[in-house]
Amino acid sequence: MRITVIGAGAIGLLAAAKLSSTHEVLLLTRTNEQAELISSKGICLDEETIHINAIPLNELNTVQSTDLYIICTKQYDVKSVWDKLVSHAAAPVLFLQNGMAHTDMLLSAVFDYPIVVGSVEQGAVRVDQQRVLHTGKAVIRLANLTGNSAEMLVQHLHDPNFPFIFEKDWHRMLGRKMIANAVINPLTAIYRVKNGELLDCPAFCVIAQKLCEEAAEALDFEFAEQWEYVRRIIMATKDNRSSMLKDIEAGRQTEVESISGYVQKHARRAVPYTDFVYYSILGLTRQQERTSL
Ligand SMILES: NC(=O)C1=CN([C@@H]2O[C@H](COP(=O)(O)OP(=O)(O)OC[C@H]3O[C@@H](n4cnc5c(N)ncnc54)[C@H](OP(=O)(O)O)[C@@H]3O)[C@@H](O)[C@H]2O)C=CC1
Ligand SMILES: CC(C)(CO)C(=O)C(=O)O
Repeated sequence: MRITVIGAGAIGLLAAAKLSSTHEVLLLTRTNEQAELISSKGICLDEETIHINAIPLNELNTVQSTDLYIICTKQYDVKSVWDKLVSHAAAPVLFLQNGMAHTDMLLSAVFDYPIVVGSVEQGAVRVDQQRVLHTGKAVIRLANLTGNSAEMLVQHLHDPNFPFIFEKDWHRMLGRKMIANAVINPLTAIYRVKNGELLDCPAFCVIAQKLCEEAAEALDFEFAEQWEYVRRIIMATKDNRSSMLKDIEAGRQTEVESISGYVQKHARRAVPYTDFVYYSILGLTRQQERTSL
């Protein structure tokens, strides 16, 4: 397949490098500098160098034809990329974000190509503009948001070294991961602890359960089953510092809007614990921005 990957961060570099072993991949970056660097030096994935063509997104009009677009930006950059892509795309578009705010945006828009959403269980860390570490080897799950392309895409993209799995229900697939993020990410960022501490400390665990209860109810998930899933994720990632904790510490914007913000938006009752963590993360982001001035 001819695949256009948009966003050359951790997941974009990983996906472009892995998929290029069997597909023709073009990588669209935010800046000219990164595109030039990748086109001349390639992507360094762990110890391996992979040659990839890259151009900046503002040259999207020069992309002749592609069989699939994959959007690998953070949630808060999806809209600006989508605004550029929406009138240009003539092929399925796959979104690989945590959180669910993009689904509301996409379901209210009008266009005539299929939208596929993905849940990334792989782990990757970008070292610099062209180097990435594959830190967690797992799978990417795909489901149809609109249209019917996901199953066919899984068949084309799946590789034992970079596996894809088809899921029938996009809301279940994204929802269960998002609920885990709605519990783990803000709490670890506020308390400044590793994921495992949320189960090790009984007091933190009480708050984690309250957040899980609110999010599960907002999304119509069964609490006990969802809490078991959240516990499994916490145990499997007990030594991790969550992405939100890292973002807060680095003074970067977080994805709280598309995680806790999505729970708030879809709740049919008051969600006081979610409100508390949502506003706490916004406050911490602002505080961090001010101290880094
Ligand atoms: N990393 C991981 O292990 C995992 C990540 N995810 C999810 O995957 C998504 C991507 O995460 P991740 O790769 O870590 O994030 P990164 O911040 O590493 O990468 C995002 C990339 O998007 C680029 N970008 C932003 N705006 C544009 C634009 N207008 N045009 C082109 N490129 C743009 C950024 O460019 P620039 O650097 O120039 O600003 C950056 O390279 C997130 O939703 C995250 O939650 C899910 C599971 C695991
Ligand atoms: C699963 C978890 C919580 C792992 O740290 C994650 O997805 C994140 O940090 O964003």
